[in-house]
Amino acid sequence: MRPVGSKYLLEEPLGRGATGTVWRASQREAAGAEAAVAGRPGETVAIKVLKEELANDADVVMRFLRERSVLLRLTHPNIVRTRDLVVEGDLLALVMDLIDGPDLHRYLRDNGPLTPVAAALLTAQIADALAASHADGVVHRDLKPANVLLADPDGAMRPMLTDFGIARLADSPGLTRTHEFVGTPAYVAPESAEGRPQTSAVDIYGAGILLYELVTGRPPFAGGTALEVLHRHLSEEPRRPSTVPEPLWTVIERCLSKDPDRRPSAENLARALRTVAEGIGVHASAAQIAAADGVAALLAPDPAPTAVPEIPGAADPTQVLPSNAGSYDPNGATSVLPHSGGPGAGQADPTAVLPPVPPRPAGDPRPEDPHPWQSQLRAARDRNEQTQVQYLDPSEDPLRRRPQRRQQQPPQQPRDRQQGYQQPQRQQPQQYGQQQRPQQYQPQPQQQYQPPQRQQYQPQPQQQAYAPPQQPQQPQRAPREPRQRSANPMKIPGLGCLKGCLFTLVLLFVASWLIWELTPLKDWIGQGQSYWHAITDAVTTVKDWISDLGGSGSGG
Ligand SMILES: Nc1ncnc2c1ncn2[C@@H]1O[C@H](COP(=O)(O)OP(=O)(O)OP(=O)(O)O)[C@@H](O)[C@H]1O
Repeated sequence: MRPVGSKYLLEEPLGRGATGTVWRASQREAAGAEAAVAGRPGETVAIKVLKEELANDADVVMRFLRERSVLLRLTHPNIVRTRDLVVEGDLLALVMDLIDGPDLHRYLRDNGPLTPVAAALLTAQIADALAASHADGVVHRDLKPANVLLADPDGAMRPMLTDFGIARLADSPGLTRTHEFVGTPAYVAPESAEGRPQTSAVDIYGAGILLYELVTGRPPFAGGTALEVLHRHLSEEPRRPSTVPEPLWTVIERCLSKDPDRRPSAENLARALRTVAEGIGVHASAAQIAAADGVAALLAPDPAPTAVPEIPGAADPTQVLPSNAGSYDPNGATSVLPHSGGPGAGQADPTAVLPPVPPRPAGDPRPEDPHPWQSQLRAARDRNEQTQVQYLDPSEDPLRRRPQRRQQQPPQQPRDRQQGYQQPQRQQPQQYGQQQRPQQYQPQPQQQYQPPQRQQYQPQPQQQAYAPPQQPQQPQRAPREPRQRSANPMKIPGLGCLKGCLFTLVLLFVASWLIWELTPLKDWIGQGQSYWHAITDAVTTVKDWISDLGGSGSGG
């Protein structure tokens, strides 16, 4: 059993999702005033321990603390209550009420689709929860059956919406820049899929998909790769299954409208669904049937939908390639999509999974702008550009450059965290001065995609950043000339040996010619003398010549 903070003890894992692991846990002692629910020692709770990469991201930690009050004050009979938030070292955890029941995804898998009436009533309760959270300025953004837990307090199944704010926490620029984007393709609204501004209408779209799935057993846009599913959200109209009554279909269709402004508010959705449930039941009166038939009139849109605050640099699903692109499971957990700009080692080729460019909805980005899908395709192509062989100046050769040691900076604690109610026990591995973060992050708008410059080596900005600013600059050593090993740049095997042989032959030829011309060899050969005879003759001649010289000297 592992302690979480000083107040909780993890007992056993209940399940694992894309953003963390949920544990059954027990309360050791009552929580402090900062918790929404103090709790009693021995009480059982559920604790979602967020993934390490979320907990290690300074943006996530800061948002976690900033939105603490919003998450803790969200209370509704159909929302799983968040009791406490724990920040301890590099651990982030949400303490929730333990719901003793399956989630809706598992329930559907085990029991099959619901009747239209049951589906309408269950979704009406979810719409109630959404209406409450939207009124509080909170948009869920990851509505799906797996995030609806089914409490069964008195035999009546009560849906409880969970994971509020988690999608937003995970939507961190720091995280998405280097790693992943969190979202669920089968439930993503078209405006989210296109990277357009989002409002609370994305939750209504999610509710429409969920309602469709409750009555049919599967979401309307599923199958194929994750990108194909996103494409279908943008371009395809759902078709009415024969089992869905007309008034219920009217509601589903309006929720799944591509235009967020046509979707009803959560409050109107709840009212409309209850009207439909009454009108399509077997005991419905004529008035109830008539009301259900006129349900379209109840589906007025929200005049002031809650806006999802834009996070600069947060991942855009059209700019990402799903890690599971080749084997997308519509019923799986929240898909984690790696960012296209990040290290793409080991990823599938996106050009292999991209569907054709979908028709552009009227009034959307200007026609001259490249469509997000096209930008993605181009980025993928640029990534696959051929390697070019070229001369590299030795001073720019990263392999020759001397390594620069990164200067250790004294560890800093973020202000938010220091002010938090749980003092960190361990130091964060990351450095995240609050002043530096916004400057370090460079959002990359998709429309201004710059193909990578491959012709010139760009000095790595990271290495510049590592240079300690205060220390005197070491004199830069002049770049060494590349060593000339040979005048001939071509390296022909055996060329050296061949040159040696040729040189020896020339020497031999010259020496033979000199001997032939400067010695009486040719006379001797002409007279037919033997070699030794000729030598003896020559020696005798020389001796006679010397004695002649000596004689004439003494005589004279
Ligand atoms: N408050 C809770 N009480 C009891 N069980 C819970 C609670 N919250 C979550 N669970 C269970 O824990 C499991 C994991 O939940 P989690 O929310 O992490 O996963 P998910 O919603 O399936 O995935 P994702 O992170 O993709 O949304 C689920 O099976 C869910 O039923």
